[in-house]
Amino acid sequence: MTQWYTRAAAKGVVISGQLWQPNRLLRMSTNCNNDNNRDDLDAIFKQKRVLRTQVRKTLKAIDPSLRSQQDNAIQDIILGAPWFKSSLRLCAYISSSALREVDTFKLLSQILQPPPTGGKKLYVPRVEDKNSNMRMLNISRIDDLVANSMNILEPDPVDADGNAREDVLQANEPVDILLLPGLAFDKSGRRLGRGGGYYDTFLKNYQELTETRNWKPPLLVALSYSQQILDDGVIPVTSTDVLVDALVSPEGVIPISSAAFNRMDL
Ligand SMILES: Nc1nc2c(c(=O)[nH]1)N(C=O)[C@@H](CNc1ccc(C(=O)N[C@@H](CCC(=O)O)C(=O)O)cc1)CN2
Ligand SMILES: Nc1ncnc2c1ncn2[C@@H]1O[C@H](COP(=O)(O)OP(=O)(O)OP(=O)(O)O)[C@@H](O)[C@H]1O
Repeated sequence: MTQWYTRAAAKGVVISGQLWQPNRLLRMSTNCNNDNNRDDLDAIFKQKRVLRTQVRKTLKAIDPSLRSQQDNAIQDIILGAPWFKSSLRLCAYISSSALREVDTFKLLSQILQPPPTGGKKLYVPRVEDKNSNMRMLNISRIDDLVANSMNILEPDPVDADGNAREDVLQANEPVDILLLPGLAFDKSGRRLGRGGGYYDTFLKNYQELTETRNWKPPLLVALSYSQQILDDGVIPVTSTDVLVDALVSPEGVIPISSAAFNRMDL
């Protein structure tokens, strides 16, 4: 299978002092390790690194009180949304303030409340190794989390009773929603991650599971400060980058896919 990727939006975009001309198409095989595409891929990964540095700078420059207002606005939008209220099982990230990620603690604490306020089943990331392997494990308390080597809170593989935590890839029921972190997004669903490939790899595996089981795919909802939403064409993508269904920013929900329009009641 072959896919086509535009290198830039309608207007030329200057990244790293180089003009990415509009309407130039980059032909890529879905096999990213194909020798013929190595140079193209290296160029894309370089552009991603440059963009990550720029976005990290932008995030650092946001006034902490304005960031905290955005954190509250984003979480309140989600907490009040029918698609969130009706969800039974979710995957969510444990936000890191050092990484200036949109806060998720208000969401997590509500999800973990007993019913009717909460009562949802929650799975959170645990990095297993440096080869892009991340599992989503079930937790029932915030206290189930411990800081890893990157100073991000994550669950131990076993709970306090010594029982293995349920891995969402082994679960018998599908998750309804995945709340995703990221460095930058656009209104076409492109997402720039932190470069580990953890989410893209996990999302690919979860997509395969939903297809095998004939489950409805979960809504992929990314949480984004206003400053992280970039113009279309600025975020470089490869064939392994998974598009999100919707963004939630302080301005509201931005539905992108038809699944988002159908399921988010907008
Ligand atoms: N809260 C949260 N949990 C997550 C992720 C995430 O992005 N956010 N991940 C998503 O993959 C996985 C962990 N991957 C990570 C990848 C990089 C960094 C990090 O600290 N990056 C630094 C730069 C480090 C460097 O360049 O050497 C940074 O982005 O500033 C953290 C987590 C799983 N858990
Ligand atoms: N489905 C996949 N299977 C194997 N490797 C993958 C997959 N998806 C991405 N990768 C690899 O992970 C590495 C990082 O990819 P990329 O820079 O796109 O990560 P990212 O999208 O920023 O990170 P993340 O997905 O963790 O948010 C690349 O080497 C990429 O080839």
